[in-house]
Amino acid sequence: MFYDEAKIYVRGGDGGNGAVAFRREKYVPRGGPSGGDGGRGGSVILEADPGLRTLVDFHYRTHYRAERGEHGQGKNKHGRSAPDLVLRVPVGTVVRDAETNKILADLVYPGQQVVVAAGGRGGRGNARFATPWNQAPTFAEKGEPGEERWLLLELKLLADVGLIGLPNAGKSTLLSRISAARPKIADYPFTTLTPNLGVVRLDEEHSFVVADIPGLIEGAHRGAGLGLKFLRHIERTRILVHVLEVGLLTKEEVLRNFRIVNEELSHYSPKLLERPQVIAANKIDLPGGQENVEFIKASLGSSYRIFPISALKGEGIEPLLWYLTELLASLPETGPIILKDEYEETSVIKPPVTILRQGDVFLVSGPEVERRVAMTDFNNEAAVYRLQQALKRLGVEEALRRAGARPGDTVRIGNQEFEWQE
Ligand SMILES: Nc1nc2c(ncn2[C@@H]2O[C@H](COP(=O)(O)OP(=O)(O)OP(=O)(O)O)[C@@H](O)[C@H]2O)c(=O)[nH]1
Ligand SMILES: [Mg+2]
Repeated sequence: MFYDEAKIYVRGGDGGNGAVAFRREKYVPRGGPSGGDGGRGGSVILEADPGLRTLVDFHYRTHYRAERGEHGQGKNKHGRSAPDLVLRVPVGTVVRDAETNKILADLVYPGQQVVVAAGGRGGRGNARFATPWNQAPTFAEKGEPGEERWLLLELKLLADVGLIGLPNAGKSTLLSRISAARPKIADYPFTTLTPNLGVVRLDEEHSFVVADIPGLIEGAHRGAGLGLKFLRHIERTRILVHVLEVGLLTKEEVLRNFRIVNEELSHYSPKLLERPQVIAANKIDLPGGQENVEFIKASLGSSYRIFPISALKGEGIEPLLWYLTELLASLPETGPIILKDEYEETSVIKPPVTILRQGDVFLVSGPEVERRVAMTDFNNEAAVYRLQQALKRLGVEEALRRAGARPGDTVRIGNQEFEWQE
């Protein structure tokens, strides 16, 4: 099942208590204080895992607690700190505090982590409180409690281009025509119920990722049809392709349909309206198609690029794809749009610079890499392909450097970690 939301409770482990104890030795009747410190509680950490596709696991289990630290003991024995509890989430998961709704982290890099509930510090034992004035303190600190909070997890897929349009417009047909994806296609509305991703490969150098989502209808912002929630999966895309049916419809209907979809987009987020939007006028093979194309060119052509296509017959597709490639390359920023507002409450841990070996190919990822090269999402064919190209071009050392690594950094190759020395 595809689940793209979850609400979970996380709690860090409490710190262990410090101990109150005194040395007992044979000929020393009153030894000094010897209570050890308590251990630190485990933290709950979320980690982006490229092997995961949905948040389904968090529907079966909603409560996660890290273990507590051990208490300190006599003879200055410190309690053991508890291990962290690492929960894996899909790449593209936005983490919010459920109470404040603030974004704590947007986990877009494989291996990226965020501490969502820190474990409590261990309490100090009485040995730490001895002073010349009080050589036998009879008190110790209690461990601090672990942090706790409710989190909202929301998966927002990573793609370059998002397909929007009314149900039945031919979005899935287009995706299956331009990529290896095989979404369900049928002659009734709401065939697509969960998003599909496909990789478009134009040639060795050019590829991009397309997201196909369920159709929108008038009133979707009030919950009509499947509502607007699937728009979250095109929030990170840089370009929208509006699949607009032109066959077997009147001019007025075509124009009205175009407006309805944009109206719904604006209800979701006005930002989506600012994205470059390209019109794929679809089903030109059907009666009325060509005439309607001329009509929308006249009425919308000054604001939008319009490509007449037949997704079914495969007509007019190439020019659209090349245009999208050029448009993507011309945009100032590349790669996924990262969502953030407040990061200060939690600590986001950047992934270590990672090189993964797949056969003879090395893949590099890291926070500072040109973003396009940064996504080592193995399920994301396009990202893998880009990395392969970049590595061929740059060589491993240069790629490491671009990934933000410095000599002396810890580097991972496959499962092994080592220090990078020049
Ligand atoms: N004649 C013709 N039919 C098409 C064309 N493109 C799609 N269709 C048909 O239109 C119907 C709907 O296609 P889909 O690709 O499922 O449409 P969709 O936009 O993904 O629909 P939802 O998933 O319901 O939002 C199917 O019967 C397709 O065969 C086209 O270019 N010409
Ligand atoms: Mg569909």
